[in-house]
Amino acid sequence: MPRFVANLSMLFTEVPFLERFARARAAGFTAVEYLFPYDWPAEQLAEQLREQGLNQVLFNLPPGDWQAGERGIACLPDRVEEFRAGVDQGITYARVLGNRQLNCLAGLKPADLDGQIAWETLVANVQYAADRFADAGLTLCLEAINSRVDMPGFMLDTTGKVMALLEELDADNVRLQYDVYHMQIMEGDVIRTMECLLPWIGHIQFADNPGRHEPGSGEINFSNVFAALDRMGYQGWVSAEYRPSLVTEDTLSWFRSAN
Ligand SMILES: O=C(O)C(=O)[C@H](O)CO
Ligand SMILES: [Mg+2]
Repeated sequence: MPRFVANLSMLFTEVPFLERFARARAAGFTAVEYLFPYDWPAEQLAEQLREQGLNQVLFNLPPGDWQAGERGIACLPDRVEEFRAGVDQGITYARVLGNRQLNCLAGLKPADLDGQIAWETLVANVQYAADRFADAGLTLCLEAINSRVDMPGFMLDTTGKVMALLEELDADNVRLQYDVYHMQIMEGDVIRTMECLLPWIGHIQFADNPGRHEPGSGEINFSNVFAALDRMGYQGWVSAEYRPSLVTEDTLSWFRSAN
């Protein structure tokens, strides 16, 4: 079975953030990820990881003003300086937390921004981050996120767009972050897509659809998806990034049956 990760921004939200590490460990996870580490000193998070014997797998580069609705700034030409500062901040945190991969959110394209300018800005920013990450021994992930339900206007909303971006780069440390939930909405055909794109996939996340809840709550056959990942030889992490419809521990039957 795949190596599973608990996403602490979505799972175990019954308790305050710093208590979620222990809850994840008690439930049997050996690895965690979450949206952003920047509200806490890196050392404080590293201490949680150490105490609980957990691996940090991934977090996102700073996204701009998340509370105000921003979902990344990589496509915004007037925010390049801020993007570059965020790359530094991400590298600094990763050095302390030990993760080898960070996700870069492409951002929402403002209606009045020319599409070509947004694309060129995105490519240049990703190239910059990839170069900095290469020096630090890190991999940059680019997630395709659905623009139909959760993030209208998100720049990278299909695997095809992420692959087109990868083709424009001169870098071998950039990978696709494949989120089964988002791609079920945008594309379907998830097993075959992951099989075709396997060499470019750096990280996988999942939730059932509709609703973005736990496996078994919707239309996706997760035992088949997980078995297919094993069959195709996927070596990376697979993260539970869903909103539990019950207390988190009561939504983990998919995890228990895989262990
Ligand atoms: O929303 C998702 O699926 C993510 O993985 C991002 O980290 C945050 O939007
Ligand atoms: Mg995701």
